[in-house]
Amino acid sequence: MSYDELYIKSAIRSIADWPEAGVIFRDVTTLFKDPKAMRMVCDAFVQRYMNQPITHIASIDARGFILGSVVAYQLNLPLILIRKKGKLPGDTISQDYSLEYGSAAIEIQTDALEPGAKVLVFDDLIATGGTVLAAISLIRKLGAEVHEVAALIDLPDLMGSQKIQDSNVPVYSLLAYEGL
Ligand SMILES: O=P(O)(O)OC[C@H]1O[C@H](OP(=O)(O)OP(=O)(O)O)[C@H](O)[C@@H]1O
Ligand SMILES: Nc1ncnc2[nH]cnc12
Repeated sequence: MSYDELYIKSAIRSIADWPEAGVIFRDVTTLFKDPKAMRMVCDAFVQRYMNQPITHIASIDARGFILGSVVAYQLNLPLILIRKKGKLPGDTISQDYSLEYGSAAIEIQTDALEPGAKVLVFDDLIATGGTVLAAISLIRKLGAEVHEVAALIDLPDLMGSQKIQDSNVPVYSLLAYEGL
């Protein structure tokens, strides 16, 4: 099934100089408020992944949770949460990273995945790729394999999707914004 790229883009608001000067923030809250756009996006991902050998969906805190959970539900797959530091109870491993506007650390529970799991990583947006690369590192440390990274938006000029592909992980995004 195809999706209407222009319609989806029209549902995403762009805000200049937020959260800091020079960043054009791609605000998906307006997409989440638009059921037609949200359905188009989720259906496109479900269509792509319905017959692929994926065992788990790993979604990234916080915007990645929203799309990842819908797709996991539709595909009847287990949902794994990769969270900002200090939010997950029990045994965790942690990875520091930097992103387009700062630095942070994310964590995964050590019992979230078994060796051999084939994981689809889900986030809303790839900019520098720092966040997704940190998630890939955590998943690999647990002995699992990253099947692909899925994102609604890619900002290719920031080279994140290229860096992810250079680490031998395919990337699939529905939209790209040229420039920042
Ligand atoms: O490719 P990068 O340069 O790493 O940037 C992309 C990340 O930045 C945003 O998350 P943010 O940390 O702002 O968190 P949020 O989802 O909680 O808003 C976005 O949701 C991605 O996870
Ligand atoms: N330009 C941007 N818009 C929204 N989320 C982002 N995360 C990193 N860069 C971003």
